[in-house]
Amino acid sequence: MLTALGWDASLAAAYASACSSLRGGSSAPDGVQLAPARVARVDRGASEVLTAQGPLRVEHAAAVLEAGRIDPTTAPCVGDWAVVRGGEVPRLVALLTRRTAFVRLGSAPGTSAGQVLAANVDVALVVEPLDPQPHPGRVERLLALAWESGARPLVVLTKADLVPDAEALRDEVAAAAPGVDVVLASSWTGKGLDVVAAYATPGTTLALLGPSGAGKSSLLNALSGGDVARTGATRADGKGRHTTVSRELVRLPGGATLIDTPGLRGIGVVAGEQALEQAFADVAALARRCRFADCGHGVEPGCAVLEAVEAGELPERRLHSWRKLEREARWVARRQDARAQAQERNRWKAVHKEMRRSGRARP
Ligand SMILES: Nc1nc2c(ncn2[C@@H]2O[C@H](COP(=O)(O)OP(=O)(O)OP(=O)(O)O)[C@@H](O)[C@H]2O)c(=O)[nH]1
Ligand SMILES: [Zn+2]
Repeated sequence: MLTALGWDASLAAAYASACSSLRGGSSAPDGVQLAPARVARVDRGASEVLTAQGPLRVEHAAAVLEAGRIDPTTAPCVGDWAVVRGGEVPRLVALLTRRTAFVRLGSAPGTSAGQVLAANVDVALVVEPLDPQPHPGRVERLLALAWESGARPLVVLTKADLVPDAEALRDEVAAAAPGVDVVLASSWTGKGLDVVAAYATPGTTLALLGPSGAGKSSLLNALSGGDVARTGATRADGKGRHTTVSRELVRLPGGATLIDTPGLRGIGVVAGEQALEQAFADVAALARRCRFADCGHGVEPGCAVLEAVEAGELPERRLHSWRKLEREARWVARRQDARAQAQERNRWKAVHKEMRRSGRARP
């Protein structure tokens, strides 16, 4: 059961070391039962997790809550692997290090450090509808986010049954997705679902990204054979009642796991420079051939990027899209710098205050 959720030897090792440090502390003395679990859904201060024994509702331990208050990115999120402690009220006592993460940054300067929307995603399904028409710019943005998270992207063009020129549209989108498979799919006819299923190997975690109406729910249903187990866990308060919750992490029949969480659906995360290098690998390769290393691809002579646009090899739209995302990335980097500096200042303020305090206290 845990293996189907993606459990493997390296997670087992991380789990073992987390357990020994918990036992070293007071969180779980010998004899108290600890178990690994995967977070399927988070409610304020509690989670529904999947354990080897099945679903379980757990409260977040005080230390987990406190860490989340100081740094929201450490708060449990769907997809996390966790250590849970048994007992009358089962608790989530620690998280294992994330392999990948979709992080939403604080939306305004001075706000908190952000929030993790989904963790440990291996494959990001960028879902874009062919009807009314696909937007390459939107696909580019989501691809950048996927690369940023550490997951491998796959573009799924849905509603292929509705358009006569699906192949041509696919080529257009593929030009915006270097190094990424772009598959024509229909949840109605089943077209392309085999390609998606080939990515959904046992133990793999997939996630759905894409705008409202793109066909994400339909795709999820088609992949799961319309048989998504969304029944909830037995309540931890002992009432034994089955609550029906909409679980955001579901198991697919082939042995993969799929994350579909509202936060990811309408994602407004900004990608960093490195992710943009991947999402715009073709533009980056051209830019390396410009005559000047610091070419702004505007008015400089010998600009390989502009030459490619003029030759019709690079869509101008794609150059604009790249510029826009680059500007955003720089803006975020500056803001993070400012935030880091502010934190450093606060840290020193605290140190000085402490020095003054202990100075006064001295006889
Ligand atoms: N013809 C056709 N219609 C589809 C297909 N997939 C989805 N639809 C329709 O497109 C509409 C939106 O599909 P959903 O699966 O609800 O889209 P979603 O991405 O989950 O949308 P949100 O829940 O708003 O994020 C629905 O009316 C579906 O019936 C498809 O492959 N072919
Ligand atoms: Zn240039």
